[in-house]
Amino acid sequence: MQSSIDKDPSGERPFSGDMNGANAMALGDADARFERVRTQLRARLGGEVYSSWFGRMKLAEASKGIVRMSVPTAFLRSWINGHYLDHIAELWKQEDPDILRVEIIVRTATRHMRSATEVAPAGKPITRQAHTALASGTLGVGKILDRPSSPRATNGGEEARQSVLGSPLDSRYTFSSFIEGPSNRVAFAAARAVAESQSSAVRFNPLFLHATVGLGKTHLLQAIAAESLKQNPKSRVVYLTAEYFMWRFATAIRDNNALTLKEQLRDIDLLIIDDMQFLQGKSIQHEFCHLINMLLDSAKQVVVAADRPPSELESLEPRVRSRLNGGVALGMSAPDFTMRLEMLKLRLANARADDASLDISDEILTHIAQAVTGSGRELEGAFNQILFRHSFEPQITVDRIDEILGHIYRSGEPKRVRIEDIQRIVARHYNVSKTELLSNRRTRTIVKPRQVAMYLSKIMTPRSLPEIGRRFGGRDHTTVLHAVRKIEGLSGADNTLAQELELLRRLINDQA
Ligand SMILES: Nc1ncnc2c1ncn2[C@@H]1O[C@H](COP(=O)(O)OP(=O)(O)OP(=O)(O)O)[C@@H](O)[C@H]1O
Repeated sequence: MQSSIDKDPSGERPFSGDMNGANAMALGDADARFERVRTQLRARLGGEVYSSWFGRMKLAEASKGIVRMSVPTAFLRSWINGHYLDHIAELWKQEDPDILRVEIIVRTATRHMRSATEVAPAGKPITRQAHTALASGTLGVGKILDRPSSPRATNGGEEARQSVLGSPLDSRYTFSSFIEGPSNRVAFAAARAVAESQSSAVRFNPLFLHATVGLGKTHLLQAIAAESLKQNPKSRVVYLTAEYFMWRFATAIRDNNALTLKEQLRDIDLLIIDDMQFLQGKSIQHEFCHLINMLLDSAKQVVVAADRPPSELESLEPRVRSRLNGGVALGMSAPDFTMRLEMLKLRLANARADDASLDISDEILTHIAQAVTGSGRELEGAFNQILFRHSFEPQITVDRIDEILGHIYRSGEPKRVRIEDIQRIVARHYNVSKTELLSNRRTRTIVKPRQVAMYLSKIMTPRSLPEIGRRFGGRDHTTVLHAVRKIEGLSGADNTLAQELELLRRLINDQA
């Protein structure tokens, strides 16, 4: 069968970069694998679903552990990312365990994207053009897969090969899409330095970043992971939330697998832990302390983020705190007006990459940047609301903006509902433990509270689906989406559930 890449009308080169490099898949190989992946997808999903979503999918690139498939529209990309990326990643991983990342890209944008990244010298700030293209998500939502990079990991056999140590990265979170300014300049510089000098001298170790909510900690941590992998695709980078770390250990201990997990973690080059404030439990903290001691002793980089500096993390054991204090702790604060305006401009440029007709004036952006003075997340929320309104009110005025965003202005520091409070209150209401809520158990008594908690997290907090998934034991965003839809559907037909949800909302709001 002739390869779809040979027929690609976009004229993309089918394979990028070093076709002769050790990591490049041979042309015929990749082609045959892509065909097998497609055949299996069709078998799993049925011919009708397959042809609706995948009929026009083509293999665009397969090299350096990355597989990129292209589709003709942004909508198709986002639908596939939201619903099928896990399936596709799993099938590719079966074909080749060395694959690190599977991405869906939009065909027309690809050439621009690739040239933009290729011209950027390693380690230098990249062009504005690349900035926009990267942040617009033209790379698609990627799926980072565990890679058996060392003999130790593969010696563990099939199970070690298949395990996924880290949480998936959000491809929008890069250094180039991060707006730097007085409130985060030092943290940003340290993050870049760590990502770029990972293999050589380790200067900031551990690097500890702290800031209150929505100020870009996760963004920066994931940018470190992405940049390190870009600079050295062979390096073994693991990004985890503290809760996911706890869950992995708890599960491994339960399944008598703790040794294997420790062996796998020992092999990594860069460990990144987000939301450190949620690391709980004496034995887990003991394991964590042991792990970072070992990594630091072997000059491996550790990066940690939390909502406060190490000395204020009272739930942590003194020795963990002291180990975290032993490196560099850097805070970030709220963005100033110039940074806020730049963030909005970048978001508009990204949105315009999908819809070139989008036209929101500088006057409106300036007005939002003056009025919404909180975190990057609030700004993102405000921008998304304006974007949504703009689709049916193209001539939107500044007065109208005030009406739409009034609740954000009025609330000043908006009442903040935390996912942890939702989990706690829902767990208590249904008489299950929080650990059970985050576990993999699938009994009805646990699944319902878990889905309710995910649903409430989506409607009561500004968190994205991947963020919610991370806080629910490292689940994928499609699982969260499924839970949200399920509870939405059920509550429409089941009055008791609707009342239960209303009660929980009130309880949670009272505690916020
Ligand atoms: N300096 C920045 N430049 C660009 N985007 C930013 C910046 N700061 C925050 N954002 C954006 O704001 C949103 C929230 O940021 P992020 O999730 O990284 O915050 P956080 O500090 O991890 O919050 P939390 O503690 O609540 O998890 C993201 O969409 C992020 O891209």
